[in-house]
Amino acid sequence: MTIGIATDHGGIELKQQLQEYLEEKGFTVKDFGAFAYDAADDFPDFVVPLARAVGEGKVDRGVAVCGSGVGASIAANKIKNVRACLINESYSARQGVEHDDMNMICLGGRVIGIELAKELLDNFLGAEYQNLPRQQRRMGKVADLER
Ligand SMILES: O=C(CO)[C@H](O)[C@H](O)[C@H](O)COP(=O)(O)O
Repeated sequence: MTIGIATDHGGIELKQQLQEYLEEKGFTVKDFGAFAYDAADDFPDFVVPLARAVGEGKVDRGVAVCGSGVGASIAANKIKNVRACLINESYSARQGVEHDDMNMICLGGRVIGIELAKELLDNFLGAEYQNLPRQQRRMGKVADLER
């Protein structure tokens, strides 16, 4: 599985740690930046290219970090085929994939620590969309909004 990862300056340290964690676990990680700390950078410049890659199927899932994770999720959800959510606890990290086909997780570099972030990624990446008829119906209604 190929995972895309991106951050602005609000999550540069967390992104670095998560990239190493994912590579240790055997994932291929594509880094969309930021590549160095710059307090004047802007999250859309990194999160949107990642979201486009997710939406176009160029990476399998996305991990976006910013200070709170809020800006990243707002920006990512503007992109077609992206279902991005700000996640701070494990139940939603898993259930968001199983029920809602979430394909991007957004994390707050100023909010959560590395151990919780790893646990959230384990749940997010270990989950599969269940694709049940009722879920297809609901996600079809969501997809209709993009037309
Ligand atoms: O957290 C964010 C929005 O939800 C942003 O991505 C930034 O990380 C944050 O706004 C940056 O704040 P700063 O005061 O400009 O460092």
